[in-house]
Amino acid sequence: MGIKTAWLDERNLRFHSLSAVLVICLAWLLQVTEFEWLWLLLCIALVFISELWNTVLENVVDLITDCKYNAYAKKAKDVASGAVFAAAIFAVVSGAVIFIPHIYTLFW
Ligand SMILES: Nc1ncnc2c1ncn2[C@@H]1O[C@H](COP(=O)(O)OP(=O)(O)OP(=O)(O)O)[C@@H](O)[C@H]1O
Repeated sequence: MGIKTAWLDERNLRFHSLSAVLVICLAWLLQVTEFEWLWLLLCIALVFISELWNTVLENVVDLITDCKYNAYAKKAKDVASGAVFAAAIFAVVSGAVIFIPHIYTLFW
């Protein structure tokens, strides 16, 4: 299956999957609301899907260029990894907005 292939080949995908597991554990421990669960799951899906599309693009570019230097290949790969980065930043900010108030009420 494609997801298994990407999981085995892509270190970043494994890192994001581990982060997703940690986020789910933290959400469960802090007993976030139903709406917050949906938002967190949306963020996880967004990062995961953008990482899969990044992998698709990397492989297609390598196929076309035969791994030889090409300025368009560089641009395409850089923009695709920029999309993953943007999704990850969105997820981190969303996580902070959701988790910080829960952690605050836990200690104060
Ligand atoms: N054919 C190419 N021509 C020019 N530059 C390239 C080419 N292939 C890769 N690059 C440059 O090298 C960088 C790393 O490319 P690579 O294919 O190794 O991705 P990666 O490090 O596996 O990315 P990720 O960590 O997201 O999986 C790209 O972002 C791009 O700037």
